[in-house]
Amino acid sequence: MSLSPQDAQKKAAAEAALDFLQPGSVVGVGTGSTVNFFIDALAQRKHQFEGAVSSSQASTERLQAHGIEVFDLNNVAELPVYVDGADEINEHLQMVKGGGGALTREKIIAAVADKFVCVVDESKWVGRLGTFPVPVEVIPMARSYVARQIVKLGGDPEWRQGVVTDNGNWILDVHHFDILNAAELERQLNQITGVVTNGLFANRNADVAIVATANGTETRKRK
Ligand SMILES: O=C[C@H](O)[C@H](O)[C@H](O)COP(=O)(O)O
Repeated sequence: MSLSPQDAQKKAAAEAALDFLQPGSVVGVGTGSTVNFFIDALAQRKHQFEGAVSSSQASTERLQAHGIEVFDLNNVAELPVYVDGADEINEHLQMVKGGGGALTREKIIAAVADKFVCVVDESKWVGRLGTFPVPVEVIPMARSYVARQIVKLGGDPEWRQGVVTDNGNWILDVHHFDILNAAELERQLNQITGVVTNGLFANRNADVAIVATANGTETRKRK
């Protein structure tokens, strides 16, 4: 079956990330349709590394279906590389993530990893973050309170109804944020009681972005 042009770019970016793997180590694995291509590519190299830590139940199942061992992050002392996609990424390699609801575990693994390699097709590369709504994971009983606080910050929250995260929580997707300082907004959102975390990855941004375009893949560093 032939891939759509966008899926072909996702696959190209994901496969290029294999060059960043450290032989013999554990690799951090994100979540989403781009990462699924990475997991499938990883399966061809599974004897070259020890195993993976995973940011979601969905990625864990896909890794295990390929016979790749998935470790508990608590039992992993060193994580040289984390590979994940993004919903948006800018020239500072700050991202919006969490379109698939996996933001909290993704942020935890990103915090542990030495190097965050973000794999995206060119549609994800933006001048300014915020066209894609910013996901916020909330403790269910705090949903309305958190939504009211987000309105005070200038956002327009929408409950992602019917979605429960791997952590048993809910998601608010925040539209219309005017994001001038992503790192500050990330901190402000995290200070609201009841917020678990939010999908701005500005304080822990990526170290490298692999961006697939119609003309091939490019490796971009932070500006
Ligand atoms: O929760 C999901 C993750 O943050 C994904 O990495 C992000 O949504 C990008 O996913 P995709 O590769 O499917 O566009």
